[in-house]
Amino acid sequence: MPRCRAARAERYRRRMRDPMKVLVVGGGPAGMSAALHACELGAQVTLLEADQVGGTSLNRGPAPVRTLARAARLARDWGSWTRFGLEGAPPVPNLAALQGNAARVARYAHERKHLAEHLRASGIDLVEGTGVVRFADDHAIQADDGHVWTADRVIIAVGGRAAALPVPGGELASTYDDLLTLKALPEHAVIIGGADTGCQIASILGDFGIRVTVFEATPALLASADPDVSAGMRSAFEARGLTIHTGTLVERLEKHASRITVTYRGPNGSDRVIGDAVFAAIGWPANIETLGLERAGVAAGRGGLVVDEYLRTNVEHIFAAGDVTGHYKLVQTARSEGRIAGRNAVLGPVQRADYEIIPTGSFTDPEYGQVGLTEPAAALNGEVVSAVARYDDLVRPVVDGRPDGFCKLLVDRSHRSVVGAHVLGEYSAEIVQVAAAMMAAGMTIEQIAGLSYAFPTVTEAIGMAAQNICRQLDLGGFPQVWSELDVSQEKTARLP
Ligand SMILES: Cc1cc2nc3c(=O)[nH]c(=O)nc-3n(C[C@H](O)[C@H](O)[C@H](O)COP(=O)(O)OP(=O)(O)OC[C@H]3O[C@@H](n4cnc5c(N)ncnc54)[C@H](O)[C@@H]3O)c2cc1C
Ligand SMILES: NC(=O)c1ccc[n+]([C@@H]2O[C@H](COP(=O)([O-])OP(=O)(O)OC[C@H]3O[C@@H](n4cnc5c(N)ncnc54)[C@H](O)[C@@H]3O)[C@@H](O)[C@H]2O)c1
Repeated sequence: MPRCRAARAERYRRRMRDPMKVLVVGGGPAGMSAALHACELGAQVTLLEADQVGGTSLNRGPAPVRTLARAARLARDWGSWTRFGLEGAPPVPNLAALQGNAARVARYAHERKHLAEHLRASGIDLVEGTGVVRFADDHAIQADDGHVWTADRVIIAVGGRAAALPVPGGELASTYDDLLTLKALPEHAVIIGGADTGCQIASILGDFGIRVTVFEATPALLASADPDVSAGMRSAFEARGLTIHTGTLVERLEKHASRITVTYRGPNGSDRVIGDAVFAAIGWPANIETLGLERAGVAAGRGGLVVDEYLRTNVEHIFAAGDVTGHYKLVQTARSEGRIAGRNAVLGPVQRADYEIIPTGSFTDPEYGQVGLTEPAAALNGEVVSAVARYDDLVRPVVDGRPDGFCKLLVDRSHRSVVGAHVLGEYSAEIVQVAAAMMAAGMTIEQIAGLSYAFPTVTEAIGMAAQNICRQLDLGGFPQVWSELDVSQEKTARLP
């Protein structure tokens, strides 16, 4: 056996004889992934979860909220029935049934996938319902009932929570979580914060026919998205009758009988609106205040726990993964950080966290998705060529009755590789996932342009945008599409 393989085998045997003890705190996607990987590498792993494994992702956030969003879309689709030659009364939302279905999906991972049993069968000592645990010292974690667990390595994966609204009356605001327990649908909902969560709540309530007003502090909705997606989302929301105030800060909330008065200051000064429910979606701070970090000497910054590229905190045997690091607050990054932290905790610093290709997608109406850089960010790195394929140039979105949307590709001129893809419209997350695979494979734009795309699909938009870029780069052989030929006077002004 070659010498390094023999040494590896010996290290493995040693780990098996005297396994390293690893404590993982938090059982969301980051903690579960960290625990499974550390266990796979031979560590003796204990996973402590305050409540129930699954975390925000399965129990409260994406899974149940997207289920509500799906119901909202079904209600929305009624609006296009007549175009398809269908007749019937509009669907009436039954709030209790909607919430019951969202709860069913939240339970699915537990009842059908047997999440806890799976972790235990993998060899993990899973302790659920610990309540909020904290450091006793840098090798020990304790619960309120006095129980103490010790370990050689600790991985913190406690996630985050919806930020409280820091204005007078802020406690009157609900959060995304309250959608699942509302007693009645409001007539007028006010949403504070116009990023991913705020737009998701606004979109669901808007699709149920509720009057919606959104306040966002920065000049744009979805401020971190590509500017074309931000602008397109605003136009689409406004076209559906939602009222959007950007560059506007909410200053106070006051309760008057069953309604809430919202005082805000925007570009035109101060004003007020009255809502029946107010939802705050103004950020997602890490759950670190109650961790007793000072007893372990672990440093935190504004965004969460401070970690190096190996996901180590300033205390070498304490790692962190997922939302608690404040890097990207997404399930996919939580999972990959968990895997890397689990690996590095057991093997030492062998793998760096890598954030180069992270596809993300929303479930708003319209959906949006992104991978790689936005156009302004890409332009800082070199010369970029961009092209937009409009959904109404494709057959599938027209067949589906959802022809508003676009796919924008950004390509580095010198390497001819994709540096970003941005989609607004149906199936956007699925499309950016394909673009992400192309980026990971290092495909050139002419290879992407020359691929066969199943017909009729929305993913054909990638090929269409790629062909446009090839024409701009004089790579030849790709004819123009009808909207580029400009034979029609009819323009859809909303799209870039
Ligand atoms: C409404 C909404 C929609 C979202 N939609 C998407 C989406 O579509 N796609 C996407 O990628 N991401 C989405 N996210 C983000 C995603 O949910 C998070 O990024 C992801 O859950 C982070 O995983 P995590 O393991 O770091 O934390 P979490 O999933 O929050 O898990 C942390 C766990 O730690 C436990 N815990 C906390 N403190 C302690 C303690 N002191 N002791 C013991 N246990 C503790 C908690 O009970 C929890 O189970 C959404 C979030 C929200 C709110
Ligand atoms: N992929 C998805 O579908 C999805 C969905 C929900 C959340 N998430 C993730 O969860 C994390 C949290 O998202 P989020 O949207 O809850 O928070 P966020 O921090 O991303 O955005 C908060 C928004 O609220 C605005 N804001 C803050 N204070 C305000 C005030 N007083 N008045 C008006 N506006 C104010 C901010 O300018 C910002 O745009 C994000 O990282 C996001 O990626 C993802």
